[in-house]
Amino acid sequence: MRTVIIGSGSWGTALGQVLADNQQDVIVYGRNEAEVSDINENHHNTKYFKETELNPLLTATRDLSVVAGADFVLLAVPTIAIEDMCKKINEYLKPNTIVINVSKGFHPETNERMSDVIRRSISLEKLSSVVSLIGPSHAEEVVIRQLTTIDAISLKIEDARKVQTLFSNRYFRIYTGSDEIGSELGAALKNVMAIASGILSGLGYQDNTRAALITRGLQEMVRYGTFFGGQERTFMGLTGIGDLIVTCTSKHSRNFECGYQIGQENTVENFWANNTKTVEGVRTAKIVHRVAEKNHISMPICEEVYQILYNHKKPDTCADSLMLRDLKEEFR
Ligand SMILES: NC(=O)c1ccc[n+]([C@@H]2O[C@H](COP(=O)([O-])OP(=O)(O)OC[C@H]3O[C@@H](n4cnc5c(N)ncnc54)[C@H](O)[C@@H]3O)[C@@H](O)[C@H]2O)c1
Ligand SMILES: O=P(O)(O)OC[C@H](O)CO
Repeated sequence: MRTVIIGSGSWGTALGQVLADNQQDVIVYGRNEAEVSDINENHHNTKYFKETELNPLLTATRDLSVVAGADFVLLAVPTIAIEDMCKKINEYLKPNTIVINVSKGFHPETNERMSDVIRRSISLEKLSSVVSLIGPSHAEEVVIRQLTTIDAISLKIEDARKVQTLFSNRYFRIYTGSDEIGSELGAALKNVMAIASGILSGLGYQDNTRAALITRGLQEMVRYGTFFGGQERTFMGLTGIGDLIVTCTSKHSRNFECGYQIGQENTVENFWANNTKTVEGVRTAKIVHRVAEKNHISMPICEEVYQILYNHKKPDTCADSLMLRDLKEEFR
């Protein structure tokens, strides 16, 4: 069974190494010459992992036609690039390919979840199903083989099981599920909460505040996710509370880091001027604001993050906005 990973960034490389460790037939496609040659020639991906030695069985290419003949194609590019990438690979795919999504967020214009974007952009006969491989997992830790558990979620459960078998090993354990809506919404929304968590740390708030943020953030995720048909219990699992904890508390999280900078500087200006990293929660905050407003879903923490990012609200005024709002709203 052959797997092609699209994207030679941090997550594509780390997941490629999991498969190389499993002695699977795997290759990474990257558009970036430096990342591709670093993997092939030095067994490093220095830009993301500094000196970490990669499994020498992992190779990379800049030739997209490598997708031809793959049984599994894993898309490890940011959410904004998913539709375009699906359209590009479509001509090469063989019938019944399992496409694995690892991106956490929404289509920037249509607000669709990633599985819906992929199904819309790839020809029906070429797609067996979409499997979302998501959960609490920083690439920086997977690449050094820290024990990690994540979910393989698909509407076609036998495909989720195939992905589970492909990736599972002694340091990477995969659970399966079929609640695509709940899982993908949890994984997307936790990025906004991680920005909020970074902001509060940057402002100097400590553990009580983070516990409040994680707990109340989870309530918002459940409210939003169940409104769109996700199951409440999914949010108690790896793609909900699991991913929320790891992203709201980790120095590896780019969403947390983004928030931390904004909190410390008490302004969003420098972040907008200088950021070059993949910080999915920034776009997600905008989409959640748009969708929640339209559907009257109460999302107070997400709304503060949106106001800071897009309306230049001062971060140090947000605590009062949240803590002093009408208590009658708090029924649980
Ligand atoms: N890094 C992690 O720990 C991690 C863990 C779980 C999920 N994810 C998710 O994986 C997705 C990818 O993130 P990442 O962390 O690998 O990002 P990254 O910034 O480390 O790498 C992204 C890669 O995609 C490539 N890319 C960007 N735009 C592209 C385009 N338009 N066409 C082709 N290639 C393009 C870049 O060159 C780079 O190689 C995100 O949605 C992220 O939320 C990341
Ligand atoms: O670095 P972040 O904030 O994109 O988080 C990476 C993963 O989603 C953590 O599970």
